Amino acid sequence: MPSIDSYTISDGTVTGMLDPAGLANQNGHTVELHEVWKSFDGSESVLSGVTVGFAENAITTVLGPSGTGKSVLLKHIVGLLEPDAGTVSVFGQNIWDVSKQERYELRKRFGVLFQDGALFGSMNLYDNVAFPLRKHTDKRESEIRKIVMAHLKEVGLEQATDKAPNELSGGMRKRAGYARALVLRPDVVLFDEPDSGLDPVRTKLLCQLISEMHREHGGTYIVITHDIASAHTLSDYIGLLWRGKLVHYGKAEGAFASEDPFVRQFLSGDAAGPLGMD
Ligand SMILES: Nc1ncnc2c1ncn2[C@@H]1O[C@H](COP(=O)(O)OP(=O)(O)OP(=O)(O)O)[C@@H](O)[C@H]1O
Repeated sequence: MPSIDSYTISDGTVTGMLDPAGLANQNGHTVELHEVWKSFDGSESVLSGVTVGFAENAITTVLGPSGTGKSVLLKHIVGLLEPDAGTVSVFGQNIWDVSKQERYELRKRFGVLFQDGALFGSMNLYDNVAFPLRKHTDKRESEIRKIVMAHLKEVGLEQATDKAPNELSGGMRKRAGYARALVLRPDVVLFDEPDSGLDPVRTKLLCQLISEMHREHGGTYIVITHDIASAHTLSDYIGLLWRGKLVHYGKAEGAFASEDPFVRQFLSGDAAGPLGMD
């Protein structure tokens, strides 16, 4: 199969892609979605046939306007939502074709950074980051300590081990959530709007940290955001989700240089163009 760098769907026309399913089936990606459909309570579809194979060992940013289904997409990838139709495969397995226990085991290979870091309020920072190691491994406390402190150091929080989550700033909570997401050495890391609630400087610093740590640790990173500046800093690949469809997927340089009016409007944030309020 020829290599496919990117595709764009504008006005129902697909450009730059020979086989709409090809991108997902190209190399047997770690995370693949094929024709995923989802609606809630019989209302209009939130996801309308999303097909994508996320680039391996790269950071893909999925951008899209508010309410377009980005978080719903992420919840499908991590197995928190089941598609009405279509398949979600991770590590080559359809996650809804396996037992609950197997799905649980697959999930352990994911790290997820939720919007607020999703820290346990009753535990200090150290115990929050140690939690996945204590729950999912039989490592000794001395070994756990080494891993936790190494990760807290990487995110610049080694001095804050005793703090409770409510004593941390929003940026610190996100960095702590990121450290916790990495301690089990996940193959896939998912980020739900890592930039939400942060000022532009802290957003930039967090994005730089994510890029540096990705260079260090590798893995398939999928970042959900509507912040174009974050996408600029982070992305190797960009997906654009609009009206429940992934209307563009390709290398970041190509997306930012694209002449396609839809992609251009999206990435420049222009009010004028084919995208409307809906
Ligand atoms: N559990 C649910 N039940 C019913 N509707 C839902 C549910 N989850 C999401 N939706 C609906 O799906 C649509 C997409 O929501 P989603 O949170 O994925 O948007 P988003 O693109 O992540 O938006 P934002 O950028 O504002 O976070 C919204 O209309 C939302 O109300």
